[in-house]
Amino acid sequence: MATATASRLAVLAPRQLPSAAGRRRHAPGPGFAPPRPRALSAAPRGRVLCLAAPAPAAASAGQDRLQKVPISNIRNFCIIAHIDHGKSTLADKLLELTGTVQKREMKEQFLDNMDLERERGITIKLQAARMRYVMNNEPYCLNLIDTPGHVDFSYEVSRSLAACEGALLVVDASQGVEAQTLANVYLALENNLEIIPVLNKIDLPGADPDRVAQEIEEIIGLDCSDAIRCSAKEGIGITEILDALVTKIPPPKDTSKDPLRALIFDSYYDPYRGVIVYFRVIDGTIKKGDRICFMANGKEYVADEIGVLSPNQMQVDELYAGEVGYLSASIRSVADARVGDTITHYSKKADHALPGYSEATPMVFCGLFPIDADQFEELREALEKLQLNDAALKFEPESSSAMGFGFRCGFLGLLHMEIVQERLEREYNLNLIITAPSVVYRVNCADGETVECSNPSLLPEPGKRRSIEEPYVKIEMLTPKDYIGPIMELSQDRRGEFKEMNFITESRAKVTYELPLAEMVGDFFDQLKSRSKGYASMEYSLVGYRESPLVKLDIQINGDPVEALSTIVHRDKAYSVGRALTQKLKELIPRQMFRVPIQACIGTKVIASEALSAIRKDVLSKCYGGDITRKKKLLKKQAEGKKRMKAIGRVDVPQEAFMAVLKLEKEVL
Ligand SMILES: Nc1nc2c(ncn2[C@@H]2O[C@H](COP(=O)(O)OP(=O)(O)OP(=O)(O)O)[C@@H](O)[C@H]2O)c(=O)[nH]1
Repeated sequence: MATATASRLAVLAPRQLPSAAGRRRHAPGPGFAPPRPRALSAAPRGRVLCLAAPAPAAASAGQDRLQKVPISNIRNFCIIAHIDHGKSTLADKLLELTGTVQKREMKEQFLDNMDLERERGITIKLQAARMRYVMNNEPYCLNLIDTPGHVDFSYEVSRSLAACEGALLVVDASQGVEAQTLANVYLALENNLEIIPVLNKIDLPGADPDRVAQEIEEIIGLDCSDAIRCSAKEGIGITEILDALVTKIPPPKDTSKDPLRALIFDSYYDPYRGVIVYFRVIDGTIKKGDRICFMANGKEYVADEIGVLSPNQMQVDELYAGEVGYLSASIRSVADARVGDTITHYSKKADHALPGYSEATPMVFCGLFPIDADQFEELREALEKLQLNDAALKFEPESSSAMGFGFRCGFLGLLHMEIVQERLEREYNLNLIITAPSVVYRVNCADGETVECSNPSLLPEPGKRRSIEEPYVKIEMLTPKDYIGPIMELSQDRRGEFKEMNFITESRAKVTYELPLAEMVGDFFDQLKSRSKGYASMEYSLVGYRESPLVKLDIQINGDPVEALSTIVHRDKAYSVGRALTQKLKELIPRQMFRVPIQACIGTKVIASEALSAIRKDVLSKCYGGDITRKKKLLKKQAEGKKRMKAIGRVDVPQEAFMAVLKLEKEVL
């Protein structure tokens, strides 16, 4: 049985990154006709699961899973792992082996059912599945709650962990413990979960499960003497995992007599039914038709439909303490049923909400502008639709002389940003210009006021501000010892403050730095990977705001300021960034018929300057030989034409130029 040393817990402060995933989910995959409910028989109160008859099509597969199971036979668990260590593949195999999803219905990575996720091979949202497993002739109900695998969504991970009693800790037996393994395992320990170590990918020639088991014992302090060796891909060790879930994870406590408290661990917007809320009943009982209330925002609804996830939705009459299910109550936006919130009864409210709720706070902002100005309204509609399903997405209109009308949007992190952008372009057919992402600065103004600024072009004038604070993150990097040097160099270059370094094994170290979030937004992760030949991994959490000597760097193209290219940089880096940025823009902006100066300025002072030379037509080509005065006249006419063009000419700045600020980091450093 897994145990943890108390000292390990102290190593990581509770995650402060207030992140929550946008719930983006498609309707249940093909092969899953929505279940038609029939007469639902109420289960006796107390220690049993409810009963329901599913639609005939789903009946054979579903009925078993809806059978009565005493609470002592329920196990709620999740899978935690570093990215790519095989969490989704293992989840698929568990679903397959328990007959929850028939093999013919099985698409690879069933739980990752969003196209984008499938393409990128990453999990960005949660989903749950109820499985039936018979061990020693005793039927068990295993509720798997899937967790997202990216740091942007760590708040969601923590909420899904809070809905479980145990976790499978999946570690790639060829790679060993990575930064995210650690971060997730500490989150699980904070939630008092029973942890079952699983060494995956033993089929790989490079797998060394013994070494990795030892590594887990040394680094995390988990007893790995009976760690399960498995290959999710080949289906090896899956039965052992199912047995361990039953024998090692404790059943939920029977508190069905208490006032209702159910923890929301996911929600998504269904255009026909409104928001579907996924929850775990912690205390009490919830019935179809109950008047419920969300404790964080006090809003009340009637639960029109409740059910279980198998993994398609199947209606039931009642859900008891310990169970996992869904409800729909004509809720209009996921923002009203936020992950982490507590559901209670309107007439018999619980005294306290469940702990751990936090609002989604966007960390990264960028401007989104339609290339075609006519698409502005379409962009607004698309953002509104996405927001229905993504409580963390924030946006407000923004206009700029260079870019026209668009929106300033806030995201949890870079992955969240990329996903939203990609969905806008793919699903809504919008052509967008996206400005470089910025973090949220806090400006202490001379008049004593503090304003938050997520748009560099809106930074108060130097005379009006006393100081600027920027968000800092603690970043923990795990790396083989050979790459410690390059990684420290990278962190130092990004204004990192060294905190500590521990050798977690003989050959691997954990290096901790604190650095400005703005230095991490951009290519930090890519750089970390390239400098460590792909071996290092990282994890970060917000540590708060700190004052820094920052200045606003403006860009003028052809004498016009382009607000969307303004950035906030550290004073010491301003000159090198300005120089590199003007050079980069010179490469990226196409030459015009007239000369275009590109300048970087701080206030009114120009600190770097480049110029695009004009495309010149050889107006003298036809004057073969000929009179000098005629040639002069032609050249003069050409010069006048160019002057006029320059005055009225508009320089179209291509999309790459707006991302130039990010790309030039490497050249500046
Ligand atoms: N050889 C081998 N490959 C595996 C095994 N399990 C998973 N993989 C492969 O590892 C890759 C990552 O697996 P996923 O299941 O997507 O990993 P994940 O942890 O869910 O990743 P995220 O969703 O990004 O968190 C895929 O290419 C899988 O096919 C295994 O047991 N053996």
